[in-house]
Amino acid sequence: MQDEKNVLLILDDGSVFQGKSFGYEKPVAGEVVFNTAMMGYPESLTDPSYSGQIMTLTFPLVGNYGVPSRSQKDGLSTFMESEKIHAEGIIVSDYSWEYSHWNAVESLESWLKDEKIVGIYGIDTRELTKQLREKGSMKGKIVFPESNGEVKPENDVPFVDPNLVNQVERVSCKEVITYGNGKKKVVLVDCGVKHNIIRCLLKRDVTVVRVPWDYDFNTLEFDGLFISNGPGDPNMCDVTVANIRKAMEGDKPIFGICMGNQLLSKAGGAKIYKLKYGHRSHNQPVRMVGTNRCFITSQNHGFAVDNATLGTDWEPFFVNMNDNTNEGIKHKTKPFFSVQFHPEAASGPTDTEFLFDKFVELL
Ligand SMILES: NC(=O)CC[C@H](N)C(=O)O
Repeated sequence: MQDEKNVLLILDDGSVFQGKSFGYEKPVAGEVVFNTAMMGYPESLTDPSYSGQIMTLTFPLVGNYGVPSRSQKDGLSTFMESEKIHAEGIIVSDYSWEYSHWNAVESLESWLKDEKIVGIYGIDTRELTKQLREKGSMKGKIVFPESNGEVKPENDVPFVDPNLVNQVERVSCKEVITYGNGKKKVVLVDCGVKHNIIRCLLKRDVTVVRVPWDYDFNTLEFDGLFISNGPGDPNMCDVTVANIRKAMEGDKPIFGICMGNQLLSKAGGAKIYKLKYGHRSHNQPVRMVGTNRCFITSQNHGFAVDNATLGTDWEPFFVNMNDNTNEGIKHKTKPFFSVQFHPEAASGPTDTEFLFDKFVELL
């Protein structure tokens, strides 16, 4: 708190925001996105789907409940969504230098510094979010100026578009990992899986075999296939799509979440497009198609499935009630389905966790 440095957040369109640093001090670039959830910064920062992105939190006061332990048990984080922070940086309006929570073991500041992740505060996040909503998610960078405002080359970085890099390859596991010893075996294709997805499956008496994103899982014996969430552009994952397409020749149940929805849709012939500024929050309303049942869901995605391009064997499963975009698909005759939102929550509402029951019942 004593010697926090001045920072500049510069967007690709030339806008500049001035703030202060409270995390690690290094220049960083990425896609600037906003999340309107009121809490959940430990889970969001460790969600691998934020790889390549600088996360703006619209809730104005951040850090007041600290950060839980980074401990792990049986290969899974106890409280986090992966082993480390994946977001490139975090932007907040007001940082709370004090924290208090039964589960907190350190401050957000000390965690960011330890993991060498940039955190900035004092930014008008309301104005920043307005700009991102009007112009769309944008490339941006956080740089450290001298007292005269000049930025030395060593404190600057070029803009980068993380969607041009295979982010899934960066975050996926590198070898096969098995969890639990439940009755049924699920192969989980790890495009950047959140640990709560694995916890939700293990809770239902399933053995989870987690495989890398490009692993030829059709060579394995399994009862069901799960395709995880993950960062970046789904069009980078053609290998995974080809493997899913092969699995679709059979009848074993398939369930996908977020990136999993996009990859299953692609395997079924649909097209994916980029949303203007995405859905990142805890209160996205979705309707189950063919019913009046609505659910409040946790979401974090920038791309979406184009409903108009769904193959004839497929139909929309859920739609977003704010903008009518696709929130899931299901096969008309086979036990294949996926959702764009996060039924595993962590953080966010658990209203749609029943989808894990549905999948495990089908196994
Ligand atoms: N959470 C996710 O799986 C996100 C999927 C994809 N990277 C998107 O932004 O749309």
